[in-house]
Amino acid sequence: MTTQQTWTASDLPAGLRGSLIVSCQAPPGDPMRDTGTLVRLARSAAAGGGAAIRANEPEVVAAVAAAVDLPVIGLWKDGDTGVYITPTVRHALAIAEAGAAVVAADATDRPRPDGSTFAELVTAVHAAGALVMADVSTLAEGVAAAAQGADFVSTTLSGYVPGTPQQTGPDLTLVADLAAAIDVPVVAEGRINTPEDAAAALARGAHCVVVGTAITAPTALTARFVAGLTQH
Ligand SMILES: CC(=O)N[C@H](C=O)[C@@H](O)[C@H](O)[C@H](O)COP(=O)(O)O
Repeated sequence: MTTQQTWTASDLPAGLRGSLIVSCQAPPGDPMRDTGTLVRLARSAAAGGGAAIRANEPEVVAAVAAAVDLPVIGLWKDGDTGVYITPTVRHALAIAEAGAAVVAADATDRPRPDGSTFAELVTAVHAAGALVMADVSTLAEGVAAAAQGADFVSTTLSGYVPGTPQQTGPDLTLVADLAAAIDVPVVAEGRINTPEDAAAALARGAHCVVVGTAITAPTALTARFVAGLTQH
């Protein structure tokens, strides 16, 4: 099913204010890692009131964009260490070409494998007609990403880069610090485990929230329950 888009890139940031973005991803080897399955997850997220879908890899981005009348925040994970979320300009342009309204990319201060700067990635994605979500791990990275033209700054990588706080819940301190420091919409993402976590993120200044595991990852959720039982 192909649907007609009811949003445009220019009105997207305002349209996402206060909303829930559902990340529909599955790690390598997971039974859910199947394009049709991920599209069904995205349709469920839409039916439940999600305002946008975050999705990984060109094939899935294209399939979700065709099936669901919500903007897609696309990324392309390549590897799982260092800079792996949309690491190069080539990855970013492929995700824009696949139909993402927003391209999410690593905006940490680590060197990118193609030697590009984050600013160059932003310029290329904007020229392709999409917006950019900067996935950061610190306040300084978020401030730099905003200055380099990011349309959203997300706390995605806090807790996943050495030296950043390791916690079981979201990094609400980073959310609040970013919201106070930049005019670009701040996205709370990473370990938002409950509706209360999501509401707390908005209260701390987040423009919108991304939830993945707590909604779309039955393997990880099952493992959490199993681990809980062993503590009995
Ligand atoms: C660190 C990293 O690679 N994060 C990825 C980014 O797309 C995804 O694996 C996360 O599921 C996503 O950020 C949502 O977070 P959570 O699943 O905790 O709600």
